[in-house]
Amino acid sequence: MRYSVDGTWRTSASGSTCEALNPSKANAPANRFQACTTSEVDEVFAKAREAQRTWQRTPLHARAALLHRAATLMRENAGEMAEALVLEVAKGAKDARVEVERSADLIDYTAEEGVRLLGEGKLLMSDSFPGNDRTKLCMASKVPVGIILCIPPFNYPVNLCVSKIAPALIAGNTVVVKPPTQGCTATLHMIQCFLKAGFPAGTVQAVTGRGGEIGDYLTTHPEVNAISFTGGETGIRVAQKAGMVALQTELGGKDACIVLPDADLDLAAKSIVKGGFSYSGQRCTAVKLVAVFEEVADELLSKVNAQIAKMTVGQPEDDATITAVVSKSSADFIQSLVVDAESKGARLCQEWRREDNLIWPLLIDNVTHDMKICWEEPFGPVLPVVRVKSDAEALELVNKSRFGLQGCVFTKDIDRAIQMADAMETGTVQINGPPARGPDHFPFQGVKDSGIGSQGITNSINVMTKVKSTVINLSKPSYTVA
Ligand SMILES: NC(=O)C1=CN([C@@H]2O[C@H](COP(=O)(O)OP(=O)(O)OC[C@H]3O[C@@H](n4cnc5c(N)ncnc54)[C@H](OP(=O)(O)O)[C@@H]3O)[C@@H](O)[C@H]2O)C=CC1
Ligand SMILES: O=C(O)[C@H](O)COP(=O)(O)O
Repeated sequence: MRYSVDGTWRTSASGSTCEALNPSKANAPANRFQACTTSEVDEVFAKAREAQRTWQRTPLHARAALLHRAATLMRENAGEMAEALVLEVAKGAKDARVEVERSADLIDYTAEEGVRLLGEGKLLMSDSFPGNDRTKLCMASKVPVGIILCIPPFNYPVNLCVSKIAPALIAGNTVVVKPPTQGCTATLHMIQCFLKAGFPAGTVQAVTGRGGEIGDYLTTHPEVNAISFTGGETGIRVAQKAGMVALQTELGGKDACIVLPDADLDLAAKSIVKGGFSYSGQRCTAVKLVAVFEEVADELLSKVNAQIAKMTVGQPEDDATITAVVSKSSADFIQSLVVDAESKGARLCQEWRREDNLIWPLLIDNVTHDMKICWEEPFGPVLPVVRVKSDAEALELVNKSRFGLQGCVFTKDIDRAIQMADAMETGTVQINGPPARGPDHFPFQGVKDSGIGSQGITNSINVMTKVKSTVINLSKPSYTVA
């Protein structure tokens, strides 16, 4: 497939390509993409800069109209994007379609939010600050930051791309997208919807190539004004190298589910299963640790195990609950965590089973702090359980993690829930529900190694703008009168 520059699709002069594999067909070749050269990257940024000068002068309502048109085209072309998600990231067929439809909704909402949020500024008067009379009127407005480099991960290559580019575009920025290699085809189909919608040449472009090869060149490029990145450890290195640009990073998580003795165990079990095993655990917001009070642990685990027994394991085309994880290296890593835990005394509630990248769902009981799986995110369908005796012990487990994305607590005692939520060092706490980023307009953020800045539609628009003040200096004080 070709890369997108200046409103057209082009083959790279490099003569090289990179390849996405099919995770659910023993990593057989799936699709090939251009390995863009550094001079092609330079050209893309030059076009983005040129386009941005005009785009920022395009009326806000016109920018919004184009976004709505792109959303409509996304819905009309959902099939091809969904098929590509099934092929390259083994997402279940129904979930793949939901990802595209959710993305179209996100674009529409962003257009609506943008016209309100960016259509207003703030007027400040100088006489509210000591020593001043009313001789200065400050008009503060939101202006675009310029060119936003958008780097989404494999697991939501469409949704986590539009969640970056729609806020960027409504705010008058241009975007350069670096799609993930696995999931690249769906991202490029999505870009095509924006081009077909009529976004001017240079406003939306995509350069392709392995992140390990062109990533550093992109993230340290002098034309970049902001980076919106979602992914894993790579994001920490991106932040270290990026320099004086605005940063929005959403990285890994180790979301814990704390189950207190008075919890509704049916609800907790259902949420653990949904939170831990949807998309085979490959969500940043997946439940990645259960901390359950000793006295209800057996009952909770038997409910969870009963649901695991009913899960289907197989092909994404058949909408199996559990499908292959994204790569062989990911499956190997998951296996290494299980082996380490078992060798240190953890109890596997199901038999360990793996075929290529396909790993059968597994609950691991009696996990202790010396096991890697207690701290690492498997990003797969294996879920560790730690039995705890007190709120303090559960909180220690959550707060010792280097991650701080989300967490959840199950209890009928709202006072205790709030005490726990306030004490958890995470960007979001869910009370009586599994961790989740959506609905997409909710603020979404991590602390510690889980990220910098906040997402969610409104917050992303704010990250992708800067404040401009224009001050009118009067020759004599003037006061508004009734
Ligand atoms: N907090 C959140 O919202 C989310 C977090 N995640 C986290 O992401 C991880 C899994 O996603 P995964 O895609 O494997 O994450 P990676 O960090 O490996 O990759 C994310 C993106 O970065 C690109 N990339 C790779 N190297 C570089 C580089 N040097 N410079 C710039 N970009 C680069 C990748 O391209 P390429 O594919 O070509 O290597 C991909 O597009 C998990 O740890 C998960 O927790 C995932 C989703 C959401
Ligand atoms: O990248 C992820 O893993 C997503 O942010 C998860 O989104 P969701 O919690 O809404 O499924």
